Amino acid sequence: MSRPSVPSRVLPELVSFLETLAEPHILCDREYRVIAANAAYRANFSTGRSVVGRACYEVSHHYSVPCDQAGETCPLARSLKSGQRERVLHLHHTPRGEEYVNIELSPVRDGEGAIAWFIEKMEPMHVARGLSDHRGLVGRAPAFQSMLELVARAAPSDASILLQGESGTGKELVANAIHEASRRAERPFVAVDCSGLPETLFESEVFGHERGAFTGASARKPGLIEAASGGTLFLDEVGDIPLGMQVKLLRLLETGTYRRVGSTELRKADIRLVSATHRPLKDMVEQGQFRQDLYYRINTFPIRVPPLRDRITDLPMLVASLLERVAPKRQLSVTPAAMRVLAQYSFPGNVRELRNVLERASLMCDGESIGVEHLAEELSQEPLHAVIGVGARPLDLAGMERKALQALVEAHRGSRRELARKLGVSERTLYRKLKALEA
Ligand SMILES: Nc1ncnc2c1ncn2[C@@H]1O[C@H](COP(=O)(O)OP(=O)(O)OP(=O)(O)O)[C@@H](O)[C@H]1O
Repeated sequence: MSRPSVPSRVLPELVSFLETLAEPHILCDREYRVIAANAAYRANFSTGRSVVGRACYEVSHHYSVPCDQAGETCPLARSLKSGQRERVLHLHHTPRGEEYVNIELSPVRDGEGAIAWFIEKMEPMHVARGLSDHRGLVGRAPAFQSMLELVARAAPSDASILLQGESGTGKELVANAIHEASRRAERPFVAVDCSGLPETLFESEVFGHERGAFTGASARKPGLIEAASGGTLFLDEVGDIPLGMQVKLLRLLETGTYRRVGSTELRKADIRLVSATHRPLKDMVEQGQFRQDLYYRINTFPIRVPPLRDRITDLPMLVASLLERVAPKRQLSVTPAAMRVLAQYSFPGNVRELRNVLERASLMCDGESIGVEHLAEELSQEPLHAVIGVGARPLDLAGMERKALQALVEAHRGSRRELARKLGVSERTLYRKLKALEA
């Protein structure tokens, strides 16, 4: 393929300019070939073998074709089409394993105005991992990656973010990741649980109060806005904020100022707001339960946090990561059969429920291998093939039934009657089958 004509003297200057930059940068041509990599890139991403002359998709992804042909977004292809700078979040192979990397790709034009080269800036996103890790957000399913891309885009700005997602999906962890990836990362992250806080308490907690402002206010107390100064204020369950308080919050967001309870002094707030809710805020606005003006203020940048069932391919990685968190001193793992049971379960309580299930299983399990028998009974109300295992060594029909029944009985914690109902057989039939098991 022919390369557009570029004045040859541009290139060495461009390369030596990149060399001076503190962030990892590479220079590519239109055919995805790496022309140069700066010192910061070599220090962060080099695996020993030079990347110059190799294709970017081969270096970063170990692909044999460009990313867009491998089902991913390719910033280079996007930039060629749009003619402007493009940003994407990719999972890259690095000397530390696969890492999320923020890529900013800028086209460089030749004397005739045609795109000739691309400068790629790469910034590792440390708040999330595509591998099992004992802390932070883990995941690599498409739904998770799309969410993370929005996090990477919005985090550096001061825009108010609204996280919407079911309970236990990790909204607080995402809020924390936004803070960590922002320029406020060195300052505090302060979380407020707005559910169940009566109006007066909410006001004095968030805005602070003067001594004697109300009965029991024996000392002056700074509010959480002050505690979060320079950092991020996270309002969890924002849909639960009483209507009276919503006005005060709106005023704070509109003017950037507030007053402590019992004080006339106007104070300046320096916070970035991240809110979260599992409630349908838009419907609440229509029903008059949430102020529309406040809704627009807190929802400058909405991010949906996906439920676990929409990212079930992340299950093995989440299991490994959560086991490290719930039992750091043990080397726990889950048997393939138990993993199948988990994968069939719908997890209405999402990652938090998975964590609880694993914590309980770790207590039930004396060894290092968590089996079906260590899982709570409700998880086993699943199709029998999940318990028996598809592709397992051939069994006769009676043998399969025996095995499935055995697993269910061991995992079941309720009455025989409930178990019979679950299996769709009469209590007498179940009794007969259990007798046969004992035989
Ligand atoms: N992607 C993830 N990787 C690792 N752990 C996760 C992930 N998502 C959630 N968790 C874990 O799941 C639990 C619940 O997360 P979190 O409290 O952030 O959920 P939430 O959506 O804020 O819940 P709620 O709506 O009930 O407040 C935590 O223990 C958290 O560490």
